[in-house]
Amino acid sequence: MTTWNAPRAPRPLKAVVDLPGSKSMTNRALILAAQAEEPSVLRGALRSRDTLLMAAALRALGIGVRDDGVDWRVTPAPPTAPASVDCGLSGNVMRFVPPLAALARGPVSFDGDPQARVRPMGPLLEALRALGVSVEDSGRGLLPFTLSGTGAVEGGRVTIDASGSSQLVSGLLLSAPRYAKGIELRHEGPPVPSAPHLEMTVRMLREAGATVETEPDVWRVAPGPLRGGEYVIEPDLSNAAQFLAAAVVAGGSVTVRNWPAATAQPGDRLRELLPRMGGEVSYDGRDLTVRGTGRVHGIDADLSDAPELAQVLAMVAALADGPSRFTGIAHIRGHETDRLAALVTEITRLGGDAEELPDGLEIRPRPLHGGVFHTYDDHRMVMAAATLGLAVPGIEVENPATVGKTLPEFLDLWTNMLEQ
Ligand SMILES: O=C(O)C1=C[C@@H](OP(=O)(O)O)[C@@H](O)[C@H](O)C1
Ligand SMILES: C=C(OP(=O)(O)O)C(=O)O
Repeated sequence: MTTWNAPRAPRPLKAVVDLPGSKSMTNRALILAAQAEEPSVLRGALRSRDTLLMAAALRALGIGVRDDGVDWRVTPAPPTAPASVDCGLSGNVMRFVPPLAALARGPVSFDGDPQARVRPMGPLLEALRALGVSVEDSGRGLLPFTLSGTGAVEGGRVTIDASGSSQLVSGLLLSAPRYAKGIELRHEGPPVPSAPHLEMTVRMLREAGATVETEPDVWRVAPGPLRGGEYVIEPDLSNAAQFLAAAVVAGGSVTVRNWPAATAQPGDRLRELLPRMGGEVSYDGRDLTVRGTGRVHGIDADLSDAPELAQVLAMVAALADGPSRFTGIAHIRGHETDRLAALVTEITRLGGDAEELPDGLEIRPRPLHGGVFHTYDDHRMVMAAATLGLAVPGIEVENPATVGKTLPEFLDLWTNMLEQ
């Protein structure tokens, strides 16, 4: 087993960090560009396992995606079959590609990592069936499955329960402009998580020329052409979490460069959450800085809008001067791993006190000791472990390379942050 000894913060930090592009924006740009009337260029695209898998999926469907060393260039084409798609462990790939592949004539098969085979897919497969696409699966609504399209999708009205993942909605909306009737998608069930990611989907569709109307739990996308052109990808603000949290935990300051002034990325909530935990946030219109003293406060926070932040914030909370509760995140049991169980197990293993709630986590800080921190093939468990390791000596992070799902440069960026 490969492990990485998470470094302690040697002194208060004073670092400036440049982060690679957003996974969620890169993958949406790829899907939209694939269906456009003319070629597109993606500036600042993220190169990581999840976006490389998305690019490979599009190529498998006959769409051109080329990395020219600086930008990614997409040559759109109607998707072709037969094809097979490796989803890896990417929620984006498994939920965004099937609605596009349904437009091909012939079979397209989907599979992924063993852990991907338990991530919720059922409502999306049911929706595709309701829209006239033939889907063969085990009957359990999970990977692996095979779609067989006729070269066109009728589209129309469909109702799903998207409480398991906002991506079930985003995936259907992103290809709906190419369906004969577009889509009128309705959600029925417990709330859909990750509202900012839905907003990102709607905004990017509109920017590509689609007509989208929304009302609570209803999305209408009209059929029509999509524009190609230039996509400028913002830095990944979910991946900013551990760097900005580092200033809170270790004291000093960390600046993330090129923070967008207005964004649909859920990581923007760090600006409100970190001050409640002891940080001080300033924004000069371009760069975002968090300053801290090393003294951390516990909080109660509903993270349903920003579930990707849960793991790093849980580590900050484990170092706080009082308890924390994070709620609204029952569905992260179906992320890369059961994240609530993983967090409780790892915090407990290191001498801490954490408990699962029906929809989240309660953390009661206690002195922690070193040990192996298991990461469950989950990139955000690596980032969380590194955050904890700033303050707790002897944290050995299992399989650090798994961070390559969204941030292959993580270990270098982290070391560099500590050495500045
Ligand atoms: O649309 C997206 O790009 C994402 C939506 C969210 O999924 P969930 O709604 O399943 O949390 C988020 O957690 C995931 O990392 C990316
Ligand atoms: C949940 C995540 O990813 P995805 O659903 O895109 O695999 C994540 O990046 O935290």
